[in-house]
Amino acid sequence: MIALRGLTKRYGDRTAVDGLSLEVAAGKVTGFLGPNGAGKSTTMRMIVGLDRPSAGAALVGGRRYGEFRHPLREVGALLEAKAVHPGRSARRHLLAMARSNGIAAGRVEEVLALVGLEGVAGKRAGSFSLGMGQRLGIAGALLGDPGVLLFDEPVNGLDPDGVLWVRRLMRSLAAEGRTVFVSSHLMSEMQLTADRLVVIGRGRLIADAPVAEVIAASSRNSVRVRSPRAAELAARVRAEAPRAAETRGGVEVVRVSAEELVVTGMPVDRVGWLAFEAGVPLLELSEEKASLEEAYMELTGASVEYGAGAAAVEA
Ligand SMILES: Nc1ncnc2c1ncn2[C@@H]1O[C@H](COP(=O)(O)OP(=O)(O)OP(=O)(O)O)[C@@H](O)[C@H]1O
Repeated sequence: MIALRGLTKRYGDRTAVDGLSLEVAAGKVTGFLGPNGAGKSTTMRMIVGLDRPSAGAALVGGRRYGEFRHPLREVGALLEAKAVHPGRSARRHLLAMARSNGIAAGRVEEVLALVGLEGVAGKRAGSFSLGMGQRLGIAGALLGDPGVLLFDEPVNGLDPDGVLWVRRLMRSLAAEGRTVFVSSHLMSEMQLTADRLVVIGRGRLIADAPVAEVIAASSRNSVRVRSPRAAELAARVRAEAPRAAETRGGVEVVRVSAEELVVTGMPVDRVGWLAFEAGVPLLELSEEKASLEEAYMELTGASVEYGAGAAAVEA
């Protein structure tokens, strides 16, 4: 388990990470999301001791990274811009890592096979493609068979086969009871891979919840209804709207065509019951869930720093 306690990082007068407190549980894939510059990489770097917190702490299994005698056996990490000597072969790079952490040399061959690099293990890492480099980084993270794994943009540069492979790997690592904390900008991929999400913006926590909950909270969820008496049903739904207390943004009914309505802000069950109570026949009643991408955009809209138009707002 990873625990962040008031974790803060300042660079001069800029606060990159601002009092983050949360726990990343074992046995789950937790997606780490946020706009560019939100502080994801800085947070991950502090967890693995590459950056010192200005305040607060990042703990792995209750301890700071610096306290571990063999850190690679506790926490494995694939971070962006990983330092691999370009003249070294993949095998030699991993052997050096293994030696410094008391890991048996035989484990190097195991992880090379696991990531599919056994055929090129003798080649200079500097000649690797972006995708091969990512695989080597993942091999390094897995080397010490750690219980906690951090991956910063792991599918970066991977082809569709590679993306699928990473998804399966994350899921299986979590199924083995490990803590898997993974950042990504690919929402559709996160929707498929993660159990929980931590969303940050400008260094602060915006959401920490199961993926399904993040999506359910989106005002973009809607209900499509087709009925020969659509106008009657629309009036009934509007009359009910003030009582639909479970919605944040209120209920909205849009008449798409003579027979068709789109209702937002009311659960599908409630729309079905209202139709039944009003004796209105239904030809179709379907729920259209927001995508994680839509839910994410809604959550982070106010904290996007480098988005189109953001500069104009700040100027
Ligand atoms: N070494 C540094 N010196 C000064 N500022 C830094 C440094 N590292 C990061 N920052 C700043 O801290 C903030 C957070 O950066 P960070 O790289 O952690 O964000 P991120 O969420 O990983 O972004 P991205 O999605 O673009 O990778 C940014 O404003 C960045 O400019």
